[in-house]
Amino acid sequence: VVSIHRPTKAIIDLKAIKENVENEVARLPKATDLFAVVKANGYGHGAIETATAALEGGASGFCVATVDEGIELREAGFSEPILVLGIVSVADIGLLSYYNLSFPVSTNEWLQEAAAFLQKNPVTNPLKVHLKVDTGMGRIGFISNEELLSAVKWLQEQSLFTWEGVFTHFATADQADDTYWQEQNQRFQTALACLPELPRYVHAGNSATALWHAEAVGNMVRYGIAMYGLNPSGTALPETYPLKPALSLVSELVQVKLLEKGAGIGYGETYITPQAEWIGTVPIGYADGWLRKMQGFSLLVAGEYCEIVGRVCMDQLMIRLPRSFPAGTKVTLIGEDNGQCITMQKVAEQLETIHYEVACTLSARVPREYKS
Ligand SMILES: Cc1ncc(COP(=O)(O)O)c(CNc2conc2O)c1O
Repeated sequence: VVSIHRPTKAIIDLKAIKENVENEVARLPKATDLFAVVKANGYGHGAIETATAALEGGASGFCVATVDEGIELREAGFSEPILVLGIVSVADIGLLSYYNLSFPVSTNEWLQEAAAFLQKNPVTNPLKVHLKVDTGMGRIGFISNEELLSAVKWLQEQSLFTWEGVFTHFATADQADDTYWQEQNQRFQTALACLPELPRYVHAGNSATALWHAEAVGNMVRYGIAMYGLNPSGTALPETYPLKPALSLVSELVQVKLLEKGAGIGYGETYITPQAEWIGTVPIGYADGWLRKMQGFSLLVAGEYCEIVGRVCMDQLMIRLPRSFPAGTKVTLIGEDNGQCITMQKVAEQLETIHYEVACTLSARVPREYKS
């Protein structure tokens, strides 16, 4: 259940998303499309709202991870091209046709299985295939160019299939050392050179590729993390233009008290006040995706950093305050407050992870409030 009767909420700035897309569209080589990657509920930002803002910014299609995420967009009324990025079960290809969802194919076996399935389960709308080439991500994709070529030749003879795309995915586009990126890019170009023709979409890029490898081949970029205003490399590579972070996370103090020296805070009494201290309680915890490892991280109250003291609970946490504040005072967990800023990157560093994971693991209990 989304808990709206609680001051904790994520605020999504849709104008930032729109502008991040506009800025990228403006710098893309001409005739290169931008598909907004809105999988995982728009990296936790809200798929439908993000997709709407991305369209306004000039996106011409969407990428999702699963058939269901594609269906969600269609049922919300989006008619633009939608590419499912994950392998789809042959048993579900009726859905791909019905909802007009493009999808990846990475083996000839899948195509043969699909042909057999279609014998008994004919579809009306053509099945739009993007052939995936594994150039070094080691996840999904054709490994040999021979296999890729035989898939192309087979598709060219089919009436129920449209060969709509060929693509690959880079594993190190967000790193300063581009050695492996160059190897993958070369493999992709070699694969393309083997093909008798090219389909409507040739695409290789995620945000990092679009930002730092403009030389990548293709006529479409799959733009995810940078659309949300987050630097794909974390802090490893400079942003080529200012990315506007879209998500902030706020709450309020629900109780403030002065505790004497020696008072235990939180489960396991892992914090004992070394002196009399003002302690505030904030209604957010690990069930909201604000994980226990955030103990020791500081939140912003009236522009001052206040350390999370004691263990983060399932639904609440406690912070040390510099002085008394009234209950209801705003607490900023991610975002700007009185000239200070807590970035999602900082949260990721505390968790020894990446900001993608922080964004995606904000739980459904946290309401998303949209401003444009
Ligand atoms: C095939 C594919 N294309 C594009 C993107 C967008 O990447 P970006 O958000 O860096 O622009 C992803 C993101 N996939 C993942 C991001 O983190 N883990 C992943 O599997 C992807 O898997």
